[in-house]
Amino acid sequence: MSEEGLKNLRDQLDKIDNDLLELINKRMDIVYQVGVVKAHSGGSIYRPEREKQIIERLTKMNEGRLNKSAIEALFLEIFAISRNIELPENIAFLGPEGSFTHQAAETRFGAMSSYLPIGSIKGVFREVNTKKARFGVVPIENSSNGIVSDTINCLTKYNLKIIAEVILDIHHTLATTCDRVKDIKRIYSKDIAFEQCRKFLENVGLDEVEHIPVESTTKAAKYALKEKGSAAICSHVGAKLYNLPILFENIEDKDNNRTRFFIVSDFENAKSGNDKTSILVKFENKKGILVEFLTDFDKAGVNLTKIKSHIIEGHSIFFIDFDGHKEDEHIQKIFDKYKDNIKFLGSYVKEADDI
Ligand SMILES: C=C(O[C@@H]1C=C(C(=O)O)C=C[C@H]1O)C(=O)O
Repeated sequence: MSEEGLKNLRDQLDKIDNDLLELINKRMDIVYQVGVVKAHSGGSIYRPEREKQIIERLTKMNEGRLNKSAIEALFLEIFAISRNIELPENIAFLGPEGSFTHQAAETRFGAMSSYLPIGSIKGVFREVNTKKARFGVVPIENSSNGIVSDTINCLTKYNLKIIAEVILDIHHTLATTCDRVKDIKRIYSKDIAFEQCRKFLENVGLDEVEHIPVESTTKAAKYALKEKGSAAICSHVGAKLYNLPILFENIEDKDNNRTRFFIVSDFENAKSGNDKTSILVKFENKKGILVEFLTDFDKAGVNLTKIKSHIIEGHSIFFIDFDGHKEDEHIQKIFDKYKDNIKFLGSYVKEADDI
């Protein structure tokens, strides 16, 4: 193509960008007005079910080159900026910066929000409970390591609601300043990350070197940068954060290593039409009650997607996910019958059946 042809195409792009900017600013003027209405009514800024509907509508009417993921990526960023224009809100997440939970938070709240890295899951709940942050992001389960007890314990204790789930593919890297594997004498990482990469470590002969568990994979990257002869198993962003060179990517043993995160806040979602509900159930050693309970779900035609038992302060409880919203009639009936046993944790847009 001639120079002139390229210039002509770029001129067309410039014109479109000008129009886009004008349109997006027009959208933000209306978003601002929505913010004013919500400020008067006390309504919540983040409405995941409304965002989901917008993306679904746009995907359906779309006739151009963009696919669903592209539409989603563009609009999730627009929504995040919109919410920031309505009211800038803090998001507390299980830190440190560069953690997988940080990545999960960024997929929902975009690059413009203000993030607070917090050192423990309990700390994240506390920040939201005391209104220092509007949202908290915590891991709930990993496909290799199961449920995260601290999150279940906090969901039991605090009266916050799950307002969204985020499912993230977890990839680990081996990052180090060493040029060769045989120069690596010790590896820093989080205990579960060592487990998730066991086969890889064996295959490259790093199963016998010293493995030092630390609080986070980001800390691991920090230590590995400082100490000669050491490496870190950490996330891509963690390595980047400390400019630590990556020697191997995607070193996890299973290629479907996924983590599910919850976003918690102090409000409840309206129905989206594609919802999941989470509850905790406690039965005081009454014989046969679990079977009766599950039979009632079955009779009501509710599809259970997860049931996990968990021990808390010596008592056995169940963490249960099922399809539907708290306000669905058939679910209301079960909630009424078992109101003394159920703690409602939240109804939210369903991202996947399971991880
Ligand atoms: C503008 C609103 O607030 C937020 C931003 C949205 C948007 O940018 O379209 C949609 C839902 C909310 O998370 C709204 O509730 O309509």
